Amino acid sequence: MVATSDYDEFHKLAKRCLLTNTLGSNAQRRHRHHRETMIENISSKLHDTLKKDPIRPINFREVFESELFGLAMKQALGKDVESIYVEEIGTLSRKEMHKVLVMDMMEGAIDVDWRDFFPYLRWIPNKSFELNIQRKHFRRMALMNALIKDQMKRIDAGEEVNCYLDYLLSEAKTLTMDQLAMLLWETIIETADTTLVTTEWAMYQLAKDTIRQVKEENFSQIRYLDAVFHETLRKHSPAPLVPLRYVHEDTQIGGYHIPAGSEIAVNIYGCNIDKNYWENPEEWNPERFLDEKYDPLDLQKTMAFGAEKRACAGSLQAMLLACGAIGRLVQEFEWQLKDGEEEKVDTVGLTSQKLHPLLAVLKPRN
Ligand code: HEM
Repeated sequence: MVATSDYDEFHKLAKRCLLTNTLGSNAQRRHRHHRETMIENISSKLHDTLKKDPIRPINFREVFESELFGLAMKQALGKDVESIYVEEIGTLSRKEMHKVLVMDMMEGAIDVDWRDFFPYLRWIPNKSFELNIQRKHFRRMALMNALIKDQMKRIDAGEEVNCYLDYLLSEAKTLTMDQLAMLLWETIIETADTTLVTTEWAMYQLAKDTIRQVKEENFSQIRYLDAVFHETLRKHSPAPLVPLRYVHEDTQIGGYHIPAGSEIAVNIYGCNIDKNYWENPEEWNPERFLDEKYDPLDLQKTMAFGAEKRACAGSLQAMLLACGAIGRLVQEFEWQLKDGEEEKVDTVGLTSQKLHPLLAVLKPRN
Protein backbone atom coordinates (compact mmCIF):
# COMPACT_ATOMS: atom_id res chain seq x y z
CA MET A 1 0.00 0.00 0.00
CA VAL A 2 1.23 3.51 -0.76
CA ALA A 3 0.34 5.66 2.21
CA THR A 4 0.03 9.40 2.11
CA SER A 5 2.92 11.20 3.80
CA ASP A 6 3.10 10.64 7.52
CA TYR A 7 0.00 11.89 9.23
CA ASP A 8 0.69 11.81 12.96
CA GLU A 9 -1.04 13.43 15.95
CA PHE A 10 0.99 16.64 15.68
CA HIS A 11 0.09 17.01 12.01
CA LYS A 12 -3.60 16.47 12.80
CA LEU A 13 -3.51 19.12 15.57
CA ALA A 14 -1.69 21.60 13.33
CA LYS A 15 -4.01 21.12 10.37
CA ARG A 16 -7.13 21.34 12.54
CA CYS A 17 -5.95 24.64 14.09
CA LEU A 18 -4.96 26.05 10.70
CA LEU A 19 -8.31 25.23 9.12
CA THR A 20 -10.38 26.38 12.11
CA ASN A 21 -8.68 29.72 12.58
CA THR A 22 -7.29 30.66 9.21
CA LEU A 23 -8.01 28.62 6.11
CA GLY A 24 -11.38 26.86 6.49
CA SER A 25 -14.52 28.40 4.98
CA ASN A 26 -15.77 30.04 8.22
CA ALA A 27 -12.32 31.43 8.92
CA GLN A 28 -11.99 32.79 5.40
CA ARG A 29 -15.35 34.55 5.84
CA ARG A 30 -13.96 36.20 9.00
CA HIS A 31 -10.80 37.28 7.15
CA ARG A 32 -12.76 38.85 4.30
CA HIS A 33 -11.91 42.42 5.39
CA HIS A 34 -8.18 41.67 4.97
CA ARG A 35 -8.80 40.58 1.39
CA GLU A 36 -10.90 43.64 0.67
CA THR A 37 -8.25 45.98 2.09
CA MET A 38 -5.57 44.24 0.05
CA ILE A 39 -7.45 44.61 -3.23
CA GLU A 40 -8.43 48.20 -2.43
CA ASN A 41 -4.75 49.07 -1.78
CA ILE A 42 -3.59 47.40 -4.99
CA SER A 43 -6.20 49.26 -7.01
CA SER A 44 -5.30 52.67 -5.57
CA LYS A 45 -1.56 52.07 -5.97
CA LEU A 46 -2.11 51.24 -9.65
CA HIS A 47 -4.33 54.29 -10.20
CA ASP A 48 -1.78 56.55 -8.46
CA THR A 49 1.08 55.21 -10.56
CA LEU A 50 -0.90 55.70 -13.76
CA LYS A 51 -1.83 59.25 -12.81
CA LYS A 52 1.87 60.09 -12.56
CA ASP A 53 2.82 58.35 -15.81
CA PRO A 54 -0.02 56.79 -17.85
CA ILE A 55 2.16 55.08 -20.45
CA ARG A 56 4.87 53.61 -18.24
CA PRO A 57 4.55 49.79 -17.97
CA ILE A 58 3.57 48.57 -14.52
CA ASN A 59 5.56 45.92 -12.66
CA PHE A 60 2.57 44.00 -11.35
CA ARG A 61 4.59 41.78 -9.00
CA GLU A 62 6.04 44.70 -7.07
CA VAL A 63 2.57 45.93 -6.11
CA PHE A 64 0.88 42.58 -5.52
CA GLU A 65 3.76 40.95 -3.59
CA SER A 66 3.93 43.70 -1.01
CA GLU A 67 0.16 43.72 -0.37
CA LEU A 68 -0.04 39.92 -0.20
CA PHE A 69 2.77 39.86 2.35
CA GLY A 70 0.84 42.42 4.42
CA LEU A 71 -2.23 40.17 4.37
CA ALA A 72 -0.12 37.16 5.37
CA MET A 73 1.31 39.05 8.35
CA LYS A 74 -2.12 40.26 9.51
CA GLN A 75 -3.60 36.81 9.24
CA ALA A 76 -0.75 35.18 11.14
CA LEU A 77 0.21 37.84 13.68
CA GLY A 78 -2.66 40.32 13.72
CA LYS A 79 -0.56 43.16 12.34
CA ASP A 80 1.30 44.23 9.21
CA VAL A 81 4.61 45.15 10.84
CA GLU A 82 6.56 48.00 9.20
CA SER A 83 9.94 47.31 10.83
CA ILE A 84 11.31 45.37 13.79
CA TYR A 85 14.44 45.18 15.93
CA VAL A 86 15.77 41.61 16.12
CA GLU A 87 18.47 41.19 18.77
CA GLU A 88 20.51 38.68 16.73
CA ILE A 89 20.41 40.55 13.39
CA GLY A 90 19.52 44.20 13.96
CA THR A 91 16.64 46.30 12.64
CA LEU A 92 14.78 44.92 9.63
CA SER A 93 12.49 46.86 7.30
CA ARG A 94 9.31 45.25 5.94
CA LYS A 95 11.13 44.47 2.67
CA GLU A 96 13.96 42.79 4.58
CA MET A 97 11.43 40.78 6.59
CA HIS A 98 9.90 39.56 3.33
CA LYS A 99 13.36 38.52 2.18
CA VAL A 100 14.16 36.59 5.37
CA LEU A 101 10.77 34.88 5.68
CA VAL A 102 9.88 34.27 2.04
CA MET A 103 12.55 34.85 -0.62
CA ASP A 104 15.56 33.35 1.22
CA MET A 105 13.56 30.29 2.22
CA MET A 106 12.25 29.71 -1.32
CA GLU A 107 15.84 29.97 -2.59
CA GLY A 108 17.04 27.61 0.15
CA ALA A 109 14.45 25.01 -0.87
CA ILE A 110 16.08 24.59 -4.26
CA ASP A 111 19.73 24.91 -3.20
CA VAL A 112 21.51 21.86 -4.56
CA ASP A 113 23.87 19.74 -2.47
CA TRP A 114 26.10 17.97 -5.02
CA ARG A 115 26.41 15.04 -2.57
CA ASP A 116 22.76 14.09 -3.31
CA PHE A 117 23.94 12.94 -6.76
CA PHE A 118 26.80 10.88 -5.28
CA PRO A 119 25.42 9.37 -2.04
CA TYR A 120 28.61 7.31 -1.52
CA LEU A 121 30.54 10.60 -1.17
CA ARG A 122 28.21 11.88 1.54
CA TRP A 123 31.03 11.66 4.08
CA ILE A 124 32.76 14.64 2.38
CA PRO A 125 31.75 17.85 4.18
CA ASN A 126 29.95 20.50 2.11
CA LYS A 127 30.44 23.32 4.55
CA SER A 128 29.32 26.24 2.38
CA PHE A 129 26.00 24.52 1.59
CA GLU A 130 25.35 23.64 5.23
CA LEU A 131 26.33 27.07 6.54
CA ASN A 132 24.11 28.79 4.02
CA ILE A 133 21.04 26.71 5.04
CA GLN A 134 21.82 27.12 8.76
CA ARG A 135 22.18 30.88 8.35
CA LYS A 136 18.82 31.17 6.60
CA HIS A 137 17.13 29.02 9.25
CA PHE A 138 18.75 31.01 12.06
CA ARG A 139 17.57 34.35 10.64
CA ARG A 140 14.06 33.04 10.02
CA MET A 141 13.72 31.74 13.61
CA ALA A 142 15.23 34.88 15.14
CA LEU A 143 12.80 37.07 13.21
CA MET A 144 9.76 34.87 13.94
CA ASN A 145 10.61 34.85 17.65
CA ALA A 146 10.94 38.63 17.70
CA LEU A 147 7.63 39.06 15.86
CA ILE A 148 5.87 36.66 18.23
CA LYS A 149 7.29 38.33 21.36
CA ASP A 150 6.18 41.73 20.07
CA GLN A 151 2.65 40.51 19.48
CA MET A 152 2.57 38.73 22.86
CA LYS A 153 3.01 42.13 24.51
CA ARG A 154 -0.12 43.25 22.67
CA ILE A 155 -2.01 40.15 23.80
CA ASP A 156 -0.79 40.54 27.41
CA ALA A 157 -2.11 44.10 27.36
CA GLY A 158 -5.55 42.57 26.77
CA GLU A 159 -5.87 43.44 23.07
CA GLU A 160 -7.54 40.60 21.21
CA VAL A 161 -7.20 40.20 17.47
CA ASN A 162 -8.61 37.36 15.44
CA CYS A 163 -5.30 36.02 14.18
CA TYR A 164 -3.55 32.65 14.09
CA LEU A 165 -1.08 33.56 16.87
CA ASP A 166 -3.85 34.48 19.33
CA TYR A 167 -5.67 31.26 18.47
CA LEU A 168 -2.64 28.98 18.89
CA LEU A 169 -1.71 30.58 22.20
CA SER A 170 -5.15 29.89 23.61
CA GLU A 171 -6.03 26.58 21.92
CA ALA A 172 -2.72 24.73 21.51
CA LYS A 173 -0.93 25.42 24.78
CA THR A 174 1.38 22.39 24.46
CA LEU A 175 3.27 23.88 21.50
CA THR A 176 6.92 24.74 22.06
CA MET A 177 8.17 28.18 20.99
CA ASP A 178 9.89 26.61 17.95
CA GLN A 179 6.71 24.81 16.89
CA LEU A 180 4.72 28.00 17.28
CA ALA A 181 7.24 29.93 15.18
CA MET A 182 7.25 27.28 12.44
CA LEU A 183 3.45 27.00 12.25
CA LEU A 184 3.06 30.77 11.95
CA TRP A 185 5.89 31.06 9.45
CA GLU A 186 4.34 28.30 7.33
CA THR A 187 1.16 30.33 6.78
CA ILE A 188 3.18 33.45 5.96
CA ILE A 189 5.32 31.82 3.29
CA GLU A 190 2.44 29.81 1.81
CA THR A 191 0.18 32.83 1.61
CA ALA A 192 2.89 35.07 0.20
CA ASP A 193 4.26 32.85 -2.55
CA THR A 194 1.99 30.48 -4.53
CA THR A 195 -0.96 32.88 -4.81
CA LEU A 196 1.35 35.56 -6.19
CA VAL A 197 2.75 33.10 -8.74
CA THR A 198 -0.74 32.08 -9.91
CA THR A 199 -2.16 35.60 -10.07
CA GLU A 200 0.84 36.89 -12.00
CA TRP A 201 0.58 34.07 -14.58
CA ALA A 202 -3.17 34.65 -14.90
CA MET A 203 -2.65 38.38 -15.54
CA TYR A 204 0.09 37.56 -18.07
CA GLN A 205 -2.22 35.22 -19.96
CA LEU A 206 -5.10 37.70 -19.89
CA ALA A 207 -2.93 40.62 -21.00
CA LYS A 208 -1.52 38.52 -23.84
CA ASP A 209 -4.84 37.21 -24.98
CA THR A 210 -5.74 39.14 -28.11
CA ILE A 211 -8.06 36.40 -29.40
CA ARG A 212 -10.38 36.38 -26.43
CA GLN A 213 -10.16 40.21 -26.03
CA VAL A 214 -10.76 40.08 -22.29
CA LYS A 215 -14.14 41.63 -21.68
CA GLU A 216 -15.00 43.40 -18.51
CA GLU A 217 -18.44 41.72 -18.33
CA ASN A 218 -16.88 38.23 -18.26
CA PHE A 219 -15.23 39.05 -15.00
CA SER A 220 -18.40 39.77 -13.14
CA GLN A 221 -19.25 36.12 -13.75
CA ILE A 222 -17.88 33.94 -10.99
CA ARG A 223 -17.88 30.97 -13.32
CA TYR A 224 -15.54 32.65 -15.80
CA LEU A 225 -13.18 33.81 -13.07
CA ASP A 226 -13.11 30.32 -11.64
CA ALA A 227 -12.25 28.95 -15.09
CA VAL A 228 -9.37 31.45 -15.47
CA PHE A 229 -8.03 30.45 -12.04
CA HIS A 230 -8.10 26.70 -12.72
CA GLU A 231 -6.76 26.97 -16.24
CA THR A 232 -3.83 29.01 -14.91
CA LEU A 233 -3.17 26.41 -12.22
CA ARG A 234 -3.29 23.66 -14.84
CA LYS A 235 -0.89 25.34 -17.24
CA HIS A 236 1.41 26.92 -14.61
CA SER A 237 1.18 24.62 -11.53
CA PRO A 238 3.02 26.44 -8.71
CA ALA A 239 3.73 23.07 -7.09
CA PRO A 240 4.89 20.93 -10.03
CA LEU A 241 5.80 18.03 -7.70
CA VAL A 242 3.78 16.84 -4.72
CA PRO A 243 5.93 16.38 -1.58
CA LEU A 244 7.32 12.86 -1.21
CA ARG A 245 5.06 9.96 -0.26
CA TYR A 246 6.48 7.18 1.89
CA VAL A 247 5.77 3.61 0.74
CA HIS A 248 4.89 1.44 3.76
CA GLU A 249 4.51 -1.92 1.96
CA ASP A 250 5.83 -3.47 -1.26
CA THR A 251 3.49 -2.41 -4.06
CA GLN A 252 2.98 -2.22 -7.84
CA ILE A 253 2.19 1.03 -9.65
CA GLY A 254 1.77 1.19 -13.42
CA GLY A 255 3.69 -2.06 -13.81
CA TYR A 256 6.62 -0.94 -11.63
CA HIS A 257 7.59 -2.70 -8.41
CA ILE A 258 7.99 -0.18 -5.57
CA PRO A 259 9.69 -1.67 -2.52
CA ALA A 260 8.60 -0.76 1.01
CA GLY A 261 10.69 2.09 2.42
CA SER A 262 10.92 3.99 -0.90
CA GLU A 263 9.87 7.58 -1.20
CA ILE A 264 8.02 8.61 -4.34
CA ALA A 265 6.95 11.97 -5.75
CA VAL A 266 3.89 12.63 -7.94
CA ASN A 267 4.54 14.79 -10.97
CA ILE A 268 1.60 17.20 -10.82
CA TYR A 269 2.73 19.17 -13.83
CA GLY A 270 2.86 15.95 -15.87
CA CYS A 271 -0.74 15.11 -14.90
CA ASN A 272 -1.92 18.61 -15.80
CA ILE A 273 -0.51 18.55 -19.33
CA ASP A 274 -1.24 14.89 -20.10
CA LYS A 275 -2.49 14.64 -23.71
CA ASN A 276 -4.61 11.60 -22.84
CA TYR A 277 -6.65 13.70 -20.48
CA TRP A 278 -6.60 17.29 -21.75
CA GLU A 279 -7.39 18.48 -25.25
CA ASN A 280 -4.60 20.74 -26.60
CA PRO A 281 -2.93 20.85 -23.17
CA GLU A 282 -0.32 23.38 -24.32
CA GLU A 283 -3.02 25.96 -25.00
CA TRP A 284 -4.21 28.29 -22.20
CA ASN A 285 -7.95 28.10 -22.66
CA PRO A 286 -10.18 28.88 -19.65
CA GLU A 287 -13.29 28.02 -21.68
CA ARG A 288 -12.47 24.33 -21.22
CA PHE A 289 -13.60 24.67 -17.58
CA LEU A 290 -16.93 26.21 -18.59
CA ASP A 291 -17.96 22.74 -19.75
CA GLU A 292 -20.79 21.47 -17.56
CA LYS A 293 -18.82 18.40 -16.59
CA TYR A 294 -16.75 20.62 -14.27
CA ASP A 295 -18.42 21.53 -11.01
CA PRO A 296 -17.71 25.26 -10.39
CA LEU A 297 -17.40 24.58 -6.66
CA ASP A 298 -14.84 21.80 -7.06
CA LEU A 299 -11.37 23.08 -6.19
CA GLN A 300 -9.76 19.86 -7.41
CA LYS A 301 -10.33 20.27 -11.14
CA THR A 302 -6.62 19.80 -11.70
CA MET A 303 -3.95 18.12 -9.60
CA ALA A 304 -2.53 21.55 -8.61
CA PHE A 305 -3.53 21.26 -4.95
CA GLY A 306 -2.38 17.66 -4.52
CA ALA A 307 -4.74 15.02 -3.24
CA GLU A 308 -6.18 13.15 -0.28
CA LYS A 309 -5.39 13.76 3.38
CA ARG A 310 -2.36 15.90 2.70
CA ALA A 311 -4.09 17.98 0.02
CA CYS A 312 -3.46 21.73 0.19
CA ALA A 313 -5.11 23.37 3.19
CA GLY A 314 -5.03 26.80 1.56
CA SER A 315 -6.87 26.11 -1.73
CA LEU A 316 -9.94 28.13 -0.73
CA GLN A 317 -7.84 31.11 0.35
CA ALA A 318 -5.77 30.93 -2.84
CA MET A 319 -8.95 30.93 -4.92
CA LEU A 320 -10.58 33.80 -3.03
CA LEU A 321 -7.47 35.96 -3.18
CA ALA A 322 -6.54 35.27 -6.78
CA CYS A 323 -10.09 35.46 -8.19
CA GLY A 324 -10.90 38.57 -6.14
CA ALA A 325 -7.79 40.31 -7.46
CA ILE A 326 -8.09 39.14 -11.08
CA GLY A 327 -11.78 40.12 -11.29
CA ARG A 328 -11.24 43.58 -9.88
CA LEU A 329 -8.09 44.27 -11.92
CA VAL A 330 -9.77 43.36 -15.19
CA GLN A 331 -12.90 45.33 -14.38
CA GLU A 332 -10.88 48.44 -13.57
CA PHE A 333 -8.15 48.35 -16.21
CA GLU A 334 -7.50 47.24 -19.77
CA TRP A 335 -4.34 45.15 -19.79
CA GLN A 336 -1.79 44.89 -22.53
CA LEU A 337 1.66 43.31 -22.39
CA LYS A 338 4.61 45.65 -22.81
CA ASP A 339 6.23 45.06 -26.22
CA GLY A 340 8.53 42.05 -26.14
CA GLU A 341 6.92 40.53 -23.01
CA GLU A 342 4.98 37.82 -24.80
CA GLU A 343 7.97 35.53 -25.24
CA LYS A 344 9.03 35.80 -21.61
CA VAL A 345 7.60 32.54 -20.32
CA ASP A 346 10.63 31.08 -18.52
CA THR A 347 10.14 30.00 -14.92
CA VAL A 348 12.33 30.07 -11.86
CA GLY A 349 12.33 28.46 -8.41
CA LEU A 350 10.41 25.78 -6.60
CA THR A 351 6.98 27.23 -7.45
CA SER A 352 7.56 27.95 -11.17
CA GLN A 353 7.41 31.69 -10.73
CA LYS A 354 7.63 33.81 -13.86
CA LEU A 355 11.37 34.47 -14.32
CA HIS A 356 10.74 37.98 -15.65
CA PRO A 357 8.18 39.94 -13.61
CA LEU A 358 5.10 40.77 -15.65
CA LEU A 359 5.30 44.23 -17.26
CA ALA A 360 2.01 45.48 -18.61
CA VAL A 361 0.56 48.72 -19.90
CA LEU A 362 -2.69 49.54 -18.10
CA LYS A 363 -5.52 51.84 -19.13
CA PRO A 364 -8.25 52.63 -16.60
CA ARG A 365 -11.71 51.70 -17.91
CA ASN A 366 -13.73 54.86 -17.27
C1 HEM B 1 -2.33 28.52 -5.88
C2 HEM B 1 -1.95 28.34 -4.67
C3 HEM B 1 -1.54 27.03 -4.04
C4 HEM B 1 -1.19 25.84 -4.62
C5 HEM B 1 -1.15 25.48 -6.09
C6 HEM B 1 -0.87 24.92 -3.53
C7 HEM B 1 -0.47 23.60 -3.71
C8 HEM B 1 -0.20 22.73 -2.68
C9 HEM B 1 0.21 21.35 -2.85
C10 HEM B 1 0.42 20.65 -4.19
C11 HEM B 1 0.36 20.81 -1.63
C12 HEM B 1 0.81 19.37 -1.30
C13 HEM B 1 -0.40 18.47 -1.33
C14 HEM B 1 -0.09 17.00 -1.21
O1 HEM B 1 0.95 16.65 -0.62
O2 HEM B 1 -0.90 16.18 -1.70
C15 HEM B 1 0.04 21.83 -0.66
C16 HEM B 1 0.06 21.65 0.70
C17 HEM B 1 -0.25 22.63 1.61
N1 HEM B 1 -0.63 23.93 1.32
FE1 HEM B 1 -0.92 24.74 -0.50
N2 HEM B 1 -1.02 25.57 -2.35
C18 HEM B 1 -1.44 26.86 -2.61
C19 HEM B 1 -1.72 27.85 -1.71
C20 HEM B 1 -1.69 27.69 -0.34
C21 HEM B 1 -2.01 28.72 0.61
C22 HEM B 1 -2.45 30.14 0.27
C23 HEM B 1 -1.85 28.17 1.85
C24 HEM B 1 -2.05 28.79 3.18
C25 HEM B 1 -1.60 29.72 3.75
C26 HEM B 1 -1.45 26.79 1.67
C27 HEM B 1 -1.21 25.91 2.69
C28 HEM B 1 -0.85 24.59 2.52
C29 HEM B 1 -0.60 23.67 3.63
C30 HEM B 1 -0.71 23.99 5.11
C31 HEM B 1 -0.25 22.44 3.06
C32 HEM B 1 0.12 21.15 3.79
C33 HEM B 1 -1.14 20.30 3.98
C34 HEM B 1 -0.85 19.00 4.70
O3 HEM B 1 0.30 18.59 4.73
O4 HEM B 1 -1.79 18.40 5.22
N3 HEM B 1 -1.36 26.54 0.34
N4 HEM B 1 -0.30 22.99 -1.33
